[in-house]
Amino acid sequence: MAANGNGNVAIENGSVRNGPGKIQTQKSHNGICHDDSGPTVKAQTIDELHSLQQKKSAPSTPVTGSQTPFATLSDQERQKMQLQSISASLASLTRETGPKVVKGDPAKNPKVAHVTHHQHVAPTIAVSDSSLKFTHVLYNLSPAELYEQAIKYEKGSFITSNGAMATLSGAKTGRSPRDKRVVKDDVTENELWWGKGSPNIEMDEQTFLVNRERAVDYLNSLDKVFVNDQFLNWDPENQIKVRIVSARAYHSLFMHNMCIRPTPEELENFGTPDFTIYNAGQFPCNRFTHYMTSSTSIDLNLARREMVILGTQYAGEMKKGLFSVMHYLMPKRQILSLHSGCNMGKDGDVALFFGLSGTGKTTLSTDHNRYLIGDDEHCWSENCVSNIEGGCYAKCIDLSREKEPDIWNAIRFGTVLENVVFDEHNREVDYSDKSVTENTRAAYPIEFIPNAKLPCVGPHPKNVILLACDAFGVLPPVSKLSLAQTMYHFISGYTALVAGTEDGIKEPQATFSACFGAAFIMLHPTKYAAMLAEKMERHGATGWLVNTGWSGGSYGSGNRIKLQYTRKIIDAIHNGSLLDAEYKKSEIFGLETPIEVEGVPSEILDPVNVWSDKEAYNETLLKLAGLFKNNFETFTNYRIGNGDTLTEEILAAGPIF
Ligand SMILES: Nc1ncnc2c1ncn2[C@@H]1O[C@H](COP(=O)(O)OP(=O)(O)O)[C@@H](O)[C@H]1O
Ligand SMILES: C=C(OP(=O)(O)O)C(=O)O
Ligand SMILES: [Ca+2]
Ligand SMILES: [Mn+2]
Repeated sequence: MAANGNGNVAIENGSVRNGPGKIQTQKSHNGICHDDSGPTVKAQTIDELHSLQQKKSAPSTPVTGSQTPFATLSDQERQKMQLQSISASLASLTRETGPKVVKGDPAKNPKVAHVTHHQHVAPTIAVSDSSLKFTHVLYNLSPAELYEQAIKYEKGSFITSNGAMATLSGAKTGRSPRDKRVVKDDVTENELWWGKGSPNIEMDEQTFLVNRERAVDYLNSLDKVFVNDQFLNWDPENQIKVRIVSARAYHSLFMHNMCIRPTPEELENFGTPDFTIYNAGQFPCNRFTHYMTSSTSIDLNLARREMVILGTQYAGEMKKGLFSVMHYLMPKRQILSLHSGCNMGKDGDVALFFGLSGTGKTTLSTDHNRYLIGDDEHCWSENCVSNIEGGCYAKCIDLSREKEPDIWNAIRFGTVLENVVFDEHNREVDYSDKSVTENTRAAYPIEFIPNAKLPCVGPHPKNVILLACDAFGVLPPVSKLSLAQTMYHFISGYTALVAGTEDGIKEPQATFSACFGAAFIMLHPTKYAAMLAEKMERHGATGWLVNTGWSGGSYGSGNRIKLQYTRKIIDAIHNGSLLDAEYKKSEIFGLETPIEVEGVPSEILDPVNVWSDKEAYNETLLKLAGLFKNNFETFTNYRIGNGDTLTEEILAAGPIF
């Protein structure tokens, strides 16, 4: 007998437990002890036993009458083409052939030399060490497999008490917009927005190829790489196939959650991707390379339809990098790409929530009384709105079960929890802990939200809500906007950046970001604005400006508007009651503000009421108005839409003082 660590005694041999506290000892007739009280396994050895544990995944779907070129292939041919496609993705551009790729974990397939698809090719003489080795590909692994990979091989990966996978993103805990570069060639030179205010910092094709080679060589030097083949955009007519090659299980699980997950049948017929990301993560760029100003480089090549990530493991770069690509590809098809959340009421009324990071897109679109279409990236086409992604990326700082129950409950098995702090023993997460970063995040598939709208598409929006987190505390909690005002504020894209999401921002700071997403747009802001104006007008959508920021003073003296009140304001927009409310016009900004909103103290609706120092309020209001005016100077030479009328109205829709 031996103590089992709980102070209890376990019986090792010759006896069985039979209900609590009742121990029977049996002796067989020949004196040898047998435990034959239960059925036994059908295995002679441990290896045999282990081989019973895992069964083959369901066989591939039988070929139906579908018209895809892959449908007529045998399973073997299809597998071969899939490996060839991955090998081509991973090919160096300076060597003749791609790497020898083999599917599966190298720890489980030690004798790979006999299973490569190169076996029919006449033997060649290896010209480099890299052509002697295999690149093991972990292809579209399941969350459970990715958990195992992360926990076995990636330091800093843990299962938290809610079942989520906690991980660290390394030195970078936010995006690095100053390290994002776009290849300027004959086409993009004319098509894209360059220069002041533009997020597109130029690089040349040659430098891109240098960085691409660096990433590919790094990835091929690893024991194994993760490859995700997935989709973007729930609108079936405008879906984009993406391939993400990465070094970490964390990155693979993140993209599994954030992109649209293919069915087994869709995966079999995937073919070649429309766009590929090479994420070399921690492996830096070389600062002796032309254009490189730090160890981090995020490089976009639209002609090659490729992106290279060097020197950052922050997973948000991949998600937002693909968003930039959509901001280029979709407008070419007359589809508007939107940095917005989106949800739908029981009656089919759709609302968009525009806003920069930290303004409340995720929080407010995740509404228990409405269907969630998506929290961050959408397309608005001739026919519908559609989510670009298959998951949500919520901030976790100070997350509470009571205030945000749906997000809280979405943090479970399968969810990636980035940079959170948890108890070393019971693994309970402390969402208030900022020891690693303020920008703690949870990435989960959209179906983890119980009232997600699947597929994530909806009819034309009825309300367009512009969220601004005003750190000055002078914008009203809600205003109803004219079309021209909506465009003015859309182009301005004002907010206060909340600490942490972008590198180097330690406290809220006033910022203007055109289209509420200047870091991601590829064309001039007025192109997107013109499309939005045209769509809003045609479908009779109403614009609103909602301040989710400070009230009763600026950051430091006032307080952030209670989420509870913002939710009531949003409810009143959705249910139509705010459209018919009584309004008054605010000074300077000329914003129509309601006198009353159900469930919200009326005094806060006009910010001046809750500032104790009225003079300070007036000064701050004028200061902010000045910042708006300065910012808009760069747009005064552009025309929006076809005639001049809208342009003139927009120019008159800003603050007057
Ligand atoms: N009045 C408010 N409205 C919206 N969010 C608020 C409010 N007060 C505090 N918050 C917090 O601000 C953060 C908003 O972030 P999030 O919804 O992730 O923004 P986004 O998705 O636009 O980046 C959340 O952590 C939320 O809990
Ligand atoms: C992932 C991001 O988006 P958001 O903060 O808007 O959720 C980001 O800006 O890095
Ligand atoms: Ca929160
Ligand atoms: Mn968000």
